[in-house]
Amino acid sequence: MFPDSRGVSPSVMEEITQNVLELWHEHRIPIILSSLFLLSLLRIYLHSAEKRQGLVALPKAYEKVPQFPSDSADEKLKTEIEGRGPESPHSHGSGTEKRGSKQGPKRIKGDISRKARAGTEAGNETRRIQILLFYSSLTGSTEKITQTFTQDLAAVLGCSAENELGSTFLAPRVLDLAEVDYDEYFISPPKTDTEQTELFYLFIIPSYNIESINDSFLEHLQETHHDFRIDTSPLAPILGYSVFGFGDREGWPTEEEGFCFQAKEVDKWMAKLSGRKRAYPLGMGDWKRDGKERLLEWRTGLADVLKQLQQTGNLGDGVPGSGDPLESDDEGEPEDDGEVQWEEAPSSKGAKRGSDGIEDVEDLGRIMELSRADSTSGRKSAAPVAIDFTTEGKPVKKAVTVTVKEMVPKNSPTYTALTKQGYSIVGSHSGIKICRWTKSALRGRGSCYKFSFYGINSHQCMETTPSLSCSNKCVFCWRHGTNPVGTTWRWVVDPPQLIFDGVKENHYKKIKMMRGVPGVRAERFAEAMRIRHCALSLVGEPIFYPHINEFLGMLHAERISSFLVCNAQHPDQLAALQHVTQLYVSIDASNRESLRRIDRPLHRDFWERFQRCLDILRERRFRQRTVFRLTLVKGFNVEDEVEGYADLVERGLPCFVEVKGVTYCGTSTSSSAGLTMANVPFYEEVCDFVVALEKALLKRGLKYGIAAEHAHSCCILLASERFRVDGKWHTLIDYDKFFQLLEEKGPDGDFSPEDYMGPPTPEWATWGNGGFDPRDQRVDKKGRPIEAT
Ligand SMILES: Cc1cc2nc3c(=O)[nH]c(=O)nc-3n(C[C@H](O)[C@H](O)[C@H](O)COP(=O)(O)O)c2cc1C
Ligand code: SF4
Repeated sequence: MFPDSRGVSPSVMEEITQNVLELWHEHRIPIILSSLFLLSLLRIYLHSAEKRQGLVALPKAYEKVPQFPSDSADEKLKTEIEGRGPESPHSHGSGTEKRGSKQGPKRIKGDISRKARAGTEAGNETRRIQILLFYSSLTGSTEKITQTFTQDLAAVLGCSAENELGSTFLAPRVLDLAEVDYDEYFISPPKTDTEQTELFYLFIIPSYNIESINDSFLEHLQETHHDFRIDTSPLAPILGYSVFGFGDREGWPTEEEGFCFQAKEVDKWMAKLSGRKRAYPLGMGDWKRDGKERLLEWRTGLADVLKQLQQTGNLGDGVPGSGDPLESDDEGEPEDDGEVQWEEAPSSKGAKRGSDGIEDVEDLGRIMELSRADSTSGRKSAAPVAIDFTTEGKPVKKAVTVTVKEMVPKNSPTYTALTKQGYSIVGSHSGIKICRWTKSALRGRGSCYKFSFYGINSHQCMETTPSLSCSNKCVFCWRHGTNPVGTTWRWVVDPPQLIFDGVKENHYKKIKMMRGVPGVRAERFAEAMRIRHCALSLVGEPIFYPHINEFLGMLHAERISSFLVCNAQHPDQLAALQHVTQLYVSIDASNRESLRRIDRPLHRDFWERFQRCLDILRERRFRQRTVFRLTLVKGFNVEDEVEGYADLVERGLPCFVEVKGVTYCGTSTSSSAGLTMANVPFYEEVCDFVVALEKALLKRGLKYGIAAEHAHSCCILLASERFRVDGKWHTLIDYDKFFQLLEEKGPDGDFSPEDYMGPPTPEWATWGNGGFDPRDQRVDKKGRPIEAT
């Protein structure tokens, strides 16, 4: 054998090859597996690096799911977007973020480069809102006003035409409805220059009862909505819309007579086409009188909504797509319909006048501190005492200690039931709800009887109670049998400031939720953002709350009037009450037996308490504006009771007697008490009762007369002749004067109801004239206009 050219003999070579082959056969599986593993690692690394890049490319300020009418429209849009892609860096990628990821990786890369140029980290700045302002004008005034309005709005929003890339709001575009192609804007929203630009529609529309451009525009909106080939809400992708109307009250004094009727129509059809995206209520102005003022008010409210949109990407509560549009008076029957009986504390059971072991009222502060500490820690604590606020005579210490709990804890069935009924619970024992009259007034459909009798605007009225607990279980109570009851306050006591701030906050929140509700008027909405009256009458017993006077002081300091209703079961608290604007006592029956049957009081000495309250009212009649409130329930407290009620009036000598037919609320509480619709008196029956009562009072030499009525809510007002001046009733209140007196003389000051008596009761509200606010339109249950009586 000869060695090869490298000096290795063939036999050695053969041996090496043999060894390598043997090695391979022996270890090939681990080698293959290791290689595969390494390759996998490499692939995972490369893949993850690629994904990170993708995430950088898609930062989103907020998600918006587009709603496109149909697949074909979707396809069309997609084609349009892609078609624009290569032409310009701005249009390239337009719509990729909201209009689907189907566009492919190339489009995403285009997006990155543009964002990088904009120099943003979060990508927020690239989101833009384009306002399109449509108007019509026959004689030119709207056109002129629209130009100024647009400049002002742009200034308020900080729109900047020069620096469009940096601003959220692009300069508004003004479009004359006589010139635009409706198909371009009102079949689906037009495509925008960039994908982040979204549209907001505004309309300023004068009304014309002659043929005008408005008619063809409205026809187009209507046809689009009814076109079976198009989705019923093809404008749903816009961010929102709002309408303002100009009209002339000289020729068309009321809405029923045609004031701003075409703006109302545009508002209605836009609500349908946009899927109820009314961002701000319909504004209306009389071009000869208050047009500019109303427009400014509308612009201010609108700017707030737009700024919210800028910050949050949604329109706020109550508007579809962003919040819960539930109306708060949705009074469905609660699932838990049993009366929540709060465990009676040992101290309250059988608490007698002068019995041992009840803490002095002065110790309230200490209890409050303890309870506050307790509520913040969320623990139950052993409290020193229970206080009987309702027992007459001197309170005395009681040896038994009890546990201080929250009256309505968040996890309780009571809390669930009340919130389901539309209440907001503030702290642990206060409640707030928007009453149906507040909503009605916001929609121009009438205020409650307190507007007719006392000049209270329902849309500026807050209804609340600082105590959800009561010491009665009245058969007609609308609290659905879910509220706590008891004769003593033995719960955590929330500080008045917490309650005051909480109820206001929740009231405004509920008002704001009405923004998108059809029919809400911009003018009333703007007014409603200033609470002027507080009805302390919701449910429960307000004077049960140990700090009621401090709470009243807070209301008055903000010039909010106070109408306080109490159940005539707490004479001590009534005696300690400081000035309120109007003080009510519920007079639910004229004799002991009837009162027991209807109010189902918890106090054994309920009749004595009741009578003592009447005596206090009599003493106070020249210091407080006192009112008896009678709620008539047929079969319970009407028949043969006129004389008895006249006796009570003689005892209490209230300034006013309000007589109201019961409102049937159909709760389990009322039905278990045998209450049906048959117990609700007809208005004529209430009238007959009041006429008989007036006669009975005159028979006793008591100078009262029927002053006013509000047939709509089955309510009639008897007033003392003290409030008749020169043959005219003066049931209205001069609120400014009330606050002035209060500020001058203090909460215990010496001033009388006559000192803040208002101007004469309006003619339409006086007895025989029905009492419906002539500014508003009365509607039936389906919202159809009906003639005011
Ligand atoms: C012929 C005519 C008909 C009108 N019809 C109504 C109407 O039905 N309801 C209304 O509130 N205002 C009506 N107006 C008042 C206008 O809406 C109001 O003057 C408006 O400001 C006009 O705007 P313009 O100058 O932009 O056209 C009418 C005015 C005219 C001249
Ligand atoms: S007074 Fe009562 S009914 Fe009238 S608006 Fe106020 S809360 Fe509603």
